[in-house]
Amino acid sequence: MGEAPAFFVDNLQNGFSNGFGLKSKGFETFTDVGDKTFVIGGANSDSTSSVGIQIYDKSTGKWVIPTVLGTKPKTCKGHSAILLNEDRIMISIRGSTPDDCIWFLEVDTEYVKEQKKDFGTEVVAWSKGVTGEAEKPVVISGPSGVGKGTLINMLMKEFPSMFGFSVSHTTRAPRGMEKNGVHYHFTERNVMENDIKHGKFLEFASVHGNLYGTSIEAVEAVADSGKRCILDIDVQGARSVRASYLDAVFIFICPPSMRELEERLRARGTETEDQILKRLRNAEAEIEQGESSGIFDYILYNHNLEECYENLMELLGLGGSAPIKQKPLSKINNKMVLIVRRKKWETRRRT
Ligand SMILES: Nc1ncnc2c1ncn2[C@@H]1O[C@H](COP(=O)(O)OP(=O)(O)OP(=O)(O)O)[C@@H](O)[C@H]1O
Ligand SMILES: Nc1nc2c(ncn2[C@@H]2O[C@H](COP(=O)(O)O)[C@@H](O)[C@H]2O)c(=O)[nH]1
Repeated sequence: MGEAPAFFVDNLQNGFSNGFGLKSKGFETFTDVGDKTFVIGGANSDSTSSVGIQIYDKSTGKWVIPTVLGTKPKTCKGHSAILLNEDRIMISIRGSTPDDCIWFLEVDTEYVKEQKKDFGTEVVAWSKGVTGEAEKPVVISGPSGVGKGTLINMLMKEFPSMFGFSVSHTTRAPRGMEKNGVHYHFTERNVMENDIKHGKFLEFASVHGNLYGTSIEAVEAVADSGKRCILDIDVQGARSVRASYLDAVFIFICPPSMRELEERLRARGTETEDQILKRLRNAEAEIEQGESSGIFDYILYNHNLEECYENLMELLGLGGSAPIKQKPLSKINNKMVLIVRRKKWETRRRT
């Protein structure tokens, strides 16, 4: 935990002038982060309000209203604020229930810095604190056809009360058996682009010619159900989540060979020839990044499905045959990475 806020005010009376020339509405906290003071709060006369945010920039002497991302606490009758790691403010809401009392406002995290560039404004991002023994979300990436969906389905079937799937949005057309709201939220590009602009997505990427993204709501819906969230997203998405506030476990699924990947994609029979070729072309770069970008905590080789599933269960602390600690660890980009069943990678360049 970092230091306490430089200036803490709570229970201010309506109309109190706080030295910033700001007309206080009460119940505000003032937290200094570098040159900026983040003013959080502002209650109405009935002493409940949504939690507003204003930033006082000491270097310019100006007030800024930031773009606010994420879901914020609904009402607040008073709160305390503590600065953590110089980049996020922990908010404890007074009079709230135990599972709704801790929130985080990211003010200078990598995620917020990225968003500032995109929005061209000051940006802050809310996230709800998870209390208790809730386990980290699981991000699963890998090239199209490697078996991510198959492995996730096996996991969800065997442990239905433990895992919840983060239902992504996509602009691609549904496949035969796919249901809207279950496999994906199928959406129009302009609608999704507008939602992205309004900060509704934790991450998004253009994948194989379509737009895909994880909405903040999708992840929160799983967290609210008390389950461990599983995200099936591409490598670009995994990179964005790494840079976000979401503290997750990152697993990359690798195929045994390009030939096997191609066979799986063809056997699935869900894509046209052109789409298969596009997915295979993209797979080579994805595998390269999956193996060497340092994004992933674990790399699993899906040669034999049952074996890969067992290794996945082990990683997630669900038992299995051999303890994961006895498996070989390699160092990639200064991070220890568990590599299960590494084979010499066979690349087959396409002309
Ligand atoms: N170890 C394996 N051996 C043989 N076939 C497999 C194996 N794992 C998965 N498959 C098969 O490969 C095909 C592709 O698997 P799946 O749809 O799960 O891939 P995916 O990674 O989710 O692809 P996408 O990213 O396009 O959604 C499926 O038909 C599946 O049954
Ligand atoms: N960045 C994101 N990638 C996503 C998301 N949901 C799915 N995906 C990835 O897209 C490809 C193709 O999926 P398909 O269903 O069309 O075969 C695959 O690699 C998925 O992992 C998302 O929300 N964000």
